[in-house]
Amino acid sequence: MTAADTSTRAPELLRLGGVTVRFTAAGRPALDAVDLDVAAQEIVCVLGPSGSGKSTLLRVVAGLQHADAGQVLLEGREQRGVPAHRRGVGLMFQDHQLFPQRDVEGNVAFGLRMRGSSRAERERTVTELLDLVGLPGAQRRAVASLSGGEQQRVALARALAPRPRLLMLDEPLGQLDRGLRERLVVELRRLFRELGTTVLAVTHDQGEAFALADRVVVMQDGRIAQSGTPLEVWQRPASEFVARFLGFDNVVEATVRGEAAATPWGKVPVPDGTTDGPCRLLVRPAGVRLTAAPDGVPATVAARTFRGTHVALLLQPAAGPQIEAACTLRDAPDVGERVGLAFAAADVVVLDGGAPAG
Ligand SMILES: Nc1ncnc2c1ncn2[C@@H]1O[C@H](COP(=O)(O)OP(=O)(O)OP(=O)(O)O)[C@@H](O)[C@H]1O
Repeated sequence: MTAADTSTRAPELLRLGGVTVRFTAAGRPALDAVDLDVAAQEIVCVLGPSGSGKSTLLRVVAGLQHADAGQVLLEGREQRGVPAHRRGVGLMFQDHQLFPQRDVEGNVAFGLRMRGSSRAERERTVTELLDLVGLPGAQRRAVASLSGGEQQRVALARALAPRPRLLMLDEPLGQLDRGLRERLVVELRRLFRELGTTVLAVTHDQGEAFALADRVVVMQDGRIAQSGTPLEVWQRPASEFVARFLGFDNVVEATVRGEAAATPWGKVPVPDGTTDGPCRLLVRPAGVRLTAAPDGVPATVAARTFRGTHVALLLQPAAGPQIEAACTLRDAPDVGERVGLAFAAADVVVLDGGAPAG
């Protein structure tokens, strides 16, 4: 494909077409004919289990990994043969490796110095970026004196300093504790919006991806299993793999007939327009309602886990696998209590094997 072929389309900044990477002659490729577009100023998070090809994808775009087939286009230009340092992409890796012998300013200004920027320009950019990442006035601090979160911010400022057209982050908040990660991810999103940065980030933490991204791409064995907004992927996981990866375990065999499906748990209502026939069915925990014991599907509370905002219940119905439900702390029954279950069609998702009609 040439630059002209892509000029009629939306101004995607990055386009991958059929990108394949094989580390061994036999077995499945690490990346298997991956197609992916990232629009200018879009924040895309690639999510997937260990070994699904996330890092390899970043490395191919960065020019650190050769692709056996397919194309990488940046602003319409094929990147084959373009060395990493000429691609205009910024990289921030998991182990953000700051230079320990340089102070904060020395670290942040590194890329600018390499580019031959003037001292005044470097100082201005460093001041601006340290303000942006919430470390104003930290220029002279030694890297070793910074907390993990502060170091992460310095690494981010360093990656942003040369104003890359595409910023790639590999597990950007991987090393940090949960609270700090949740705070930083909100700040990062605001920062990228403010700067209009295009971002391709890789993480295995779905919470991080959903909070950061405009679009989430779920990888499975070197292929894209699903791509969509966080809400779309959350509400309509495309396959059992994606559903389970997101932590949804209420998945059963089902046969749809009309407005309900026959499942090992009994009849479960399905969304309007669902095609009749066999399928795998997901019931999101939010769609499992507790009723008084004589009504609904009889079940016993097997476990309850306090999750902060709600209580996660594990329920054992009379037949079929255990079911997860979510309820408020006030309403949560005790372990061993007998309850009834009802299912809400709005939280029922037909997975691969049957799709809603139309
Ligand atoms: N340099 C390499 N040589 C051989 N195999 C490799 C190499 N790099 C990656 N692989 C293999 O390619 C596949 C994809 O690896 P990759 O690191 O891209 O996955 P990942 O999704 O980033 O995993 P993680 O979340 O564990 O970092 C894995 O099976 C991995 O073992």
